[in-house]
Amino acid sequence: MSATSKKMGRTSVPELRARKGKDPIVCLTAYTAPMAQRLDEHCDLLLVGDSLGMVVYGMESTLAVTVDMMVNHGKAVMRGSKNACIVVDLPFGSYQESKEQAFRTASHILAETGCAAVKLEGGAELAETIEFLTMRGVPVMAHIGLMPQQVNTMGGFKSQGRDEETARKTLADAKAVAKAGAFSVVVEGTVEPVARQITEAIDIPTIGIGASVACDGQVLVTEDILGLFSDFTPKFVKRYANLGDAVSEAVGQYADEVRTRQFPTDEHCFGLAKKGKLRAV
Ligand SMILES: Nc1nc(=O)c2c([nH]1)NC[C@@H]1CN(c3ccc(C(=O)N[C@@H](CCC(=O)O)C(=O)O)cc3)CN21
Ligand SMILES: CC(C)C(=O)C(=O)O
Ligand SMILES: [Mg+2]
Repeated sequence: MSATSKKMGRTSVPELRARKGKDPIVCLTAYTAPMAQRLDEHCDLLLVGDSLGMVVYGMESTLAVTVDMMVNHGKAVMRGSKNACIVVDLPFGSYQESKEQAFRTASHILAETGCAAVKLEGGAELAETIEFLTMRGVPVMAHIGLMPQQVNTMGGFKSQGRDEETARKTLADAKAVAKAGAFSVVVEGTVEPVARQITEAIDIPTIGIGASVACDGQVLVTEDILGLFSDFTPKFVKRYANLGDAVSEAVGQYADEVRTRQFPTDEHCFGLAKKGKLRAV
């Protein structure tokens, strides 16, 4: 969008849907208000991902993330942003039991946070759920390929589409979620030929993470691109900054200055009240 025709209001679900085959959709994860405020200047879509369990809470997987956590971080991201479309992940165990359970969780998250849509992990096996939600006013972004909530059935975070079987399954999943009414689909950890084939085969935008440039958009975990999440450096992450090192350096300086009483100086202290200008205490 040009600087002279700045659009007001948030990017909507239909607007994202209409970006299929057009300019790439820019997406990053967001978990907090201050970060959302920065990302909002540049992103079409902010995803409140359940990856926050690992990135913010230090968990080993996303499985222990709760609906309350997603609601609280969803609210924070909504408060911090004003332009981007906000999508919130449904956490593990909050939607797989039945389409009714999925609707209950999704409508609660939409109502509490004001976000535009939810995302859920699953392909053909969740097509009925996706249709149920979509028909009832809950826009759904699907998530196929490497599904982190399947870590225990897959025996790890394993890339998909390298062999005939997973390639076929991932393509079938993409077709199933598109047919069921998903407005977009995250394709994670999927090799280029399969991601390309999927993007060509379905009429909704594909948003890739470790799924090549063939997708209609890209998403990454913000802390990964900023170099803030130091114990995760997989192949698909590109580091655009080294904020982790910047934090260490700044905090090290502060610690030195406190220990040597260089901080605080008068500049950082409240002065005495001036005559006739008594501060309230
Ligand atoms: N910080 C962070 N960034 C992420 O992208 C992310 C999370 N956390 N947590 C939730 C999921 C988990 N994700 C992951 C985690 C690990 C691999 C990984 O280790 N992949 C290996 C092997 C893949 C293979 O070839 O099978 C790799 O080398 O990329 C991939 C995606 C992506 N998501
Ligand atoms: C990385 C994206 C796609 C995600 O699902 C998450 O952050 O939880
Ligand atoms: Mg997720």
